[in-house]
Amino acid sequence: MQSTPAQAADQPVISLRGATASLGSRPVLRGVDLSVHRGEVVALLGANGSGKSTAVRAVVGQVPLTDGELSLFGTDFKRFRSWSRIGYVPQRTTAASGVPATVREVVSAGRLARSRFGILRKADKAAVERALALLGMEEYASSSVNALSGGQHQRVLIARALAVEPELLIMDEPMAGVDLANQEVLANALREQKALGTTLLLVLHELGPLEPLIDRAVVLRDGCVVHDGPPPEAVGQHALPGHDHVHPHAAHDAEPLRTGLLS
Ligand SMILES: Nc1ncnc2c1ncn2[C@@H]1O[C@H](COP(=O)(O)OP(=O)(O)OP(=O)(O)O)[C@@H](O)[C@H]1O
Repeated sequence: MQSTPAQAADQPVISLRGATASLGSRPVLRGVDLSVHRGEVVALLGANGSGKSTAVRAVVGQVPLTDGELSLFGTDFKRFRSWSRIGYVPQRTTAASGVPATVREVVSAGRLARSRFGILRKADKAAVERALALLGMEEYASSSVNALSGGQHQRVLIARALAVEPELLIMDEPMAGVDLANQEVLANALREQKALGTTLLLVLHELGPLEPLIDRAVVLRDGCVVHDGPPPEAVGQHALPGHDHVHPHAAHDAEPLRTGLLS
């Protein structure tokens, strides 16, 4: 049944119920429940291969569910069409396509999805400049994306998603390949998004500078949710629970640090 606009406003922005999905012949999601409510910042955590990327790819329709239910903004996935309400930054891709384009052009391309008739008006251009500034990319705005470092690419892709001014922003490991100083820049950008009421679903390996922003953590293990609640404590700068983690300076025979939930 279709919700009325008032009912839809009360419903989770993301509601995934009993979701199962396979990649090849491998079952990767095995009954995942994940709800994200309006204005929440949710971290999706788990060891390598636990199914985090697959879960967010299922949410944006890139991986079909074999069972279970998905609704977005209170609308069943099959009827959902309002993709401009959602920004998605996939894991480790590049902003370069081989086609010469400047940073500003790539960020503007994100905004086109929201503009009328593919024409960028004053408000669209302002959103592009704001996103560039938020990610500290103004000085690169006229540079070719083919000449950027990996971390700079990542910031361009995030700026492109922010330029859309989405109500829901989904990011798969946004901090990957971003140096510490720019992690702070990114954390500030996301803090601003949160203050504006944007709903955020972030796949993370460690909370790092994003820790103060996180309202709730959902932890996956082998395609199942094993924790849904406050972020596990004392995860600090280390990988989260269960992420086997050996320090480079640890003794040879040291046991990997296992902090419980995910191991
Ligand atoms: N194209 C594919 N075909 C078959 N199996 C795949 C494919 N892509 C991923 N997998 C497997 O699915 C499982 C879940 O992968 P996924 O990328 O969702 O995990 P993740 O939790 O995001 O891991 P990471 O932290 O390493 O990014 C892994 O075991 C992975 O090997």
